[in-house]
Parts: sequence; structure tokens; C-alpha cells
Amino acid sequence: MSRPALPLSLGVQLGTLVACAFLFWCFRRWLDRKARNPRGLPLPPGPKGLPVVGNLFQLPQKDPWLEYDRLNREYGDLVYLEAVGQPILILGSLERANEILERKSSKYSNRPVLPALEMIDVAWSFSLFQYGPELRHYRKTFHQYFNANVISRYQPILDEEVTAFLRKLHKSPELFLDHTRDLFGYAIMRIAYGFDDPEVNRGLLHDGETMLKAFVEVSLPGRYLVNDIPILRHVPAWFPGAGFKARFAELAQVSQRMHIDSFERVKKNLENGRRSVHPSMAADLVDKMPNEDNPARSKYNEVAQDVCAVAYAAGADTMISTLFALFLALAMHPEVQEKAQKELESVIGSGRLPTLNDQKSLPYISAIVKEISRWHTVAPIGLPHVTAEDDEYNGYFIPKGTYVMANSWAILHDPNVYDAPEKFNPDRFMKDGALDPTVRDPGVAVFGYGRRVCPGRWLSDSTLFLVTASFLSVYNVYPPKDDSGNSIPLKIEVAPALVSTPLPFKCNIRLRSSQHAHLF
Ligand code: HEM
Repeated sequence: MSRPALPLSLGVQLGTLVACAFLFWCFRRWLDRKARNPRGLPLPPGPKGLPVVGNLFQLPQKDPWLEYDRLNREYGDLVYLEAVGQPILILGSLERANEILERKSSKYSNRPVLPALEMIDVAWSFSLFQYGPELRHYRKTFHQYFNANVISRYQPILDEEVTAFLRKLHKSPELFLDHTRDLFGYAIMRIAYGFDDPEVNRGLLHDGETMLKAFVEVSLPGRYLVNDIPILRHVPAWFPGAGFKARFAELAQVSQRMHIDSFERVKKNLENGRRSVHPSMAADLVDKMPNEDNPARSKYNEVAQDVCAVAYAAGADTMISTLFALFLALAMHPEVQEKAQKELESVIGSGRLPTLNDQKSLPYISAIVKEISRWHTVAPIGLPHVTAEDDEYNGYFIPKGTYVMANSWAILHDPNVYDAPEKFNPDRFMKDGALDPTVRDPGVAVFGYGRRVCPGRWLSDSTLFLVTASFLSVYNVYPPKDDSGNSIPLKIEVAPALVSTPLPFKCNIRLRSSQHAHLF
């Protein structure tokens, strides 16, 4: 159906109306903020912006953590920016992050409220909930399945997926990026839903990636005007400039498929007596579902379907990106592989693959896991926290609704804490053959802060340990070679996004010896 033509003059009039409404809204916001700050406290320091748009054009599009770090060096570790009236606070040190996001977490644990996120229908994900009893309930339900004490439940799934990964590498080492993606992708789909069919899992993981990218894009300050003028969500799709509505509607369908259809599929499978071999989160939640006549059933169902979908929506991309970085770092550092293999041989010999139970006796492998999380900070500026109310901090006024972002990359690349921070060097965590407890553990920043800290961190640590130890037990990884047989030096390059993913790269993966093939 063709779009009805809009008379030019009407279009101009409507455009002018929108612009006036916007300016009026900016003015009201400014007046309101002034009224809420009767003592006239200053805002924290930061670069001066332009009228109305503020620092919008100074917001970095690429590698924001580097620009934020530069601002923190210039203005101190608390920097204030504003983009089209949206206040943004950048925390440039662990001390600030802890003081604000941990100690003042009752005020600093909300998330952005963006009409665009509601329109693409991702508001079901508790990672976007405001802080309160609802969020606590969702986090508690999630925690039952991912706390440190229950991760061993998933050991059989992790073992099977790691072994499948080692076999695939043997068959088609050149596809190692695809195999790495499948490794954690399939593991989390089996843990969350018990889905064993790679085709089904691949489709759902693709949906998860689409939604994560969409989430990042629609959240960018200034990217969609509807976030600043919520009434625009009601303009008809044919209105000039409202093309975003059709795209948002498509994304909403993907989101629906992700969180409702997958859970319904598990329910049907169980009704038909089809249960996965290993326990899954969804099956357990369905088993404990209140009876049909119980009024609590509907809410229970909603929470259950949402927490399962969050597991792969929030977990897959971060883990896969970290694993890509791990293989890249190992290929760049043969001496690290050699050291790890010596440890593996002296502790578990060469007759079996490592298990999670070996974690404590393989400190150098643990040091590699710590170093990869630090060196390649996968969520360099984390997820924004938002202030639930106005606050006064160290004599500064912090308005309600401020996006607060801790620069985790800067915290983990602070040269005062980590010598030569740009170097991948697991030894920085070691002393006398054991982990050195005096070195800052990257876990203090990698997984975020306070009441929103990542609830998947134990699964993440266990998986990274198992993959690193198993891979190095069997394989070596080298940089690729050019036509004359010379090694091509590798370096890490990342795509600009909230989750920092290394760009595709090549490397050579070879069995340590033919005998090592017997391990899988
Ligand atoms: C390398 C692995 C991972 C990293 C680096 C990582 C990092 C993060 C970060 C930085 C946050 C934001 C915390 C904040 O707002 O302060 C977060 C939140 C979250 N992560 Fe992870 N994560 C990882 C793996 C996982 C896994 C495997 C899962 C699921 C099993 C998961 C589930 C979540 C959830 C549900 C949230 C939202 C929490 C909330 O908003 O209350 N993550 N993660």
C-alpha cells in the first residue's frame, strides 16, 4: 500500500510543531532541574556543551572508553556531560565506582527508561528493570540457577560441549570462530531450555544477537528522537521520519519469539514426555509451576519465561567475545601456552581432560582467565546505571535520571595498578607459583557494580576456566602465515559496541601431538 502524500505546507507545519514542542520540553526540563537544586550546587566538572544539544556531538561514537578516559584525565575521575538534556556521569576510577555504585546503590541502581526499548519489546528483560521488589524477585529466581553453588550441575553439559568443540577443531580448524560461537551458544541454550538441536539453537542465538544490537542502537543518546519526545511514538508509521516504527515492530516480533515461544516449546515438550537428558532451568521452572487454578500461576509463568530468555540474551555475546579474545591472545603469546601446558602436565598429567574440580590446583590457568577478562574488557563501560532521585555527592548536584557509567576499561588498564597494562601477561597475577591475592582482581570491575552486578559471573568464570584448560591440554594456536610462510603478526581490533567483540581474525590451530587426539 502506497503512503498517502502529505501536502508540503502541512509537513512543514507539523515539523515546526515538533521542533517547538522539543524546545519547550528542553526549557521545562531546565526549569524543573533548577527548582530541584535550590542551593544552586554545581554540577560535576566536564567539557562545555552547545545550547540545547549540550555535549551531544562530543559523545564518542568509537571506543568511548578511550575518550572517557581522556576526559577523566582532564577533568578528574568524575566527569559530567549532557546530551540533549540527558545528564551523563562518567566514573573513571574504582574508588569512585565503589563510592557511588556500591555504597550509594539504593539511589544509583535504576536503568534508562526509553520509549524505544518498550517499542522493540525488550522491557521483559530484567536487565532493564528499575531497581525495586520486582527486580529483586527476578534476580532471586535467576540466582537459584546461576549461583556459585549450583554451577557444578551444568558440568556434564559444559564437558560435552567442550569435547564437541575440541572435535570440531580437529575436523575444521579454520572454522574456529564458528565453533567457538557454537560452544558457549549451545551450552547456554541447553542450560536455559534443554534444547539439543543445533539448528534451533542457532536460530535463537541469532535472534539474541539481533536484539542485543538493536538494544544498543536504540539506546544511543540522540539516535532516536522518540526517546526524548515520547509522544512521537504515537505518530502514524506513514508520517515523514516515522520509518523507525516499522523497524521497531519487526524487532518486537523477534523479541516475542525469543522469550515466549522458546519457553512454550519447553512446556509442550514436557507435556509430550520429551525431556532433555540433562536438567535445564526451563524444565525445572515448569515442574514447579503452580496449578492451573492457582492465581499465582500467570505471574510465575511470566517470570519463568523471562529469566530463561535473559540467560542467553545477556550471557551469550559477552562470553563468545571473551573466548574470541582468548584465542587471539594465546596465538600472540606462545610462551603463555607453554607455561600453561607445563602446569597442566604436572598437575593432571596427559591421560585425561581437566574438569572444574581441577580449578584450585591450576593457578596459572586461572591467571590466564583473569588476564583475558582484564586485557580485553568485554563490557568496557558496562551497562548504564541511572539515578532514582536527585543526589548530592561531594558538593555536586547529581540530577535524577542521570546515566552513570563506570569506565571499567580504564579501571582495568590503570598503569598504577597494572604494570604495562596494554600487555597480555597472566604472570601479573602470580607469585611463588600461586595466585597473588594482593593484585587487583579484574572481577571488581568486569562484571559491573553494586545491586546490578552480573548474576552470570560464576558460570562465566567456570566456563572460561574449562575451555582454556581443555583447549591447551590438546592444542596449540599460532598466528596465520603469509604465502611465503612468514607469520602475520596479530593484533586485537574490536567492533564499536556496548559489548566489545574482536573483529574476525585468522589463526592456525594444531594438535600438540597425535597422542593428544585420544583425549577427546
Ligand atoms: C564474560 C562474561 C560476562 C561479562 C563480562 C558480563 C558482564 C556484565 C556486566 C558488566 C553487566 C552490567 C552490570 C551493571 O549494570 O553494573 C552484566 C549484567 C548482567 N549479566 Fe553478565 N556478563 C558476563 C556473562 C554473563 C552470563 C554468562 C550471564 C547469564 C548466564 C549473564 C547475565 C547477566 C544479567 C542477567 C545481567 C543483568 C543484571 C541486572 O541488570 O540486574 N552475564 N553482565
